[in-house]
Amino acid sequence: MAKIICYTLNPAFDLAVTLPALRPGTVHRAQSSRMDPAGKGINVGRVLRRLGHAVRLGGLLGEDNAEPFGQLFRREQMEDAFVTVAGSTRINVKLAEADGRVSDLNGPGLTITAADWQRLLTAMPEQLAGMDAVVVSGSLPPGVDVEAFAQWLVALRASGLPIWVDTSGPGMQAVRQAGVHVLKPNEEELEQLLGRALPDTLALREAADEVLRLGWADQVILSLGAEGACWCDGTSLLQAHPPEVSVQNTVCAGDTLLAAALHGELSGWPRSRSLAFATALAAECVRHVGPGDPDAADFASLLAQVRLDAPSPKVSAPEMPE
Ligand SMILES: O=P(O)(O)OC[C@H]1O[C@](O)(CO)[C@@H](O)[C@@H]1O
Repeated sequence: MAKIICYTLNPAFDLAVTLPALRPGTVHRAQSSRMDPAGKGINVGRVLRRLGHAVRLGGLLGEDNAEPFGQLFRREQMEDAFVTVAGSTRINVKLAEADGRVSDLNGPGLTITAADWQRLLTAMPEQLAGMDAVVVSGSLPPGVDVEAFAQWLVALRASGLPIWVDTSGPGMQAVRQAGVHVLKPNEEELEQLLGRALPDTLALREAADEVLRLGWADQVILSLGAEGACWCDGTSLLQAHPPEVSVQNTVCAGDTLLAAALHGELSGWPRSRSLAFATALAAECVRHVGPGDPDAADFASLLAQVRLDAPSPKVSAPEMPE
């Protein structure tokens, strides 16, 4: 069992709505709706906890509607190390259609003051004490700029702990400045990081390799949705293809993938085993609302159906113009 701190700077309540089909500009009758405390680092923490690890949750949480988060943390036995800030945590709406498509409406989040940020920085050394790994997941809330986030990533790296990051938008600019150990983008986030379109699998693989070459990450785990995931560590590239499942809700798939891959690394597994395990758990996740469940009755069967490509040697990135 390892000890992991999972940071979420911009948590959210997820309002998951199911409906037959989304028709913009019309009134919909939802088939179901539910609201759960969520946010990327919290979802990652829930999966790690189910996999038997000790989880500490850090970040910035609105004090006005914090209680459902507290209930979740107590129920799932995760340590609450959030810094609370004035106001209410945002609500993100997830509209899931019958064909498996999900439309996300993610709010900006609470505006963080300089004093809030300072409290997070002050709490950090104590929060990192005794940990084996750090996860930083999710978007930056208003008030936390690229510079502040980059400096924070540098400070986290200085702890000597492995830093696993999943972020987007301005957070990606900070990754370029600070560099991280493991970066888990999806296709769109990798495009944001490199500032160009990546139209096919080869372009994505080359881009992942370029991220390593530029020193922005030591490893990249690229989530490719229905195509599975790639793990690129600078010497080889592994790709896993998921089993076919009935897709109900893809919202937590990336968080599940990251958590399961980290579990494999912390368990000392060969990377191919970790990637297959993570791909299977992400496939389990998309069958329902919420993070993947490693105790699902058919999980062993899902895992057996994951297909791994033979490792390909390092992809050579295109020559940069002079
Ligand atoms: O921080 P972001 O990028 O807005 O993402 C937050 C969303 O991501 C999720 O954690 C799923 O990955 C949701 O629970 C949450 O609404």
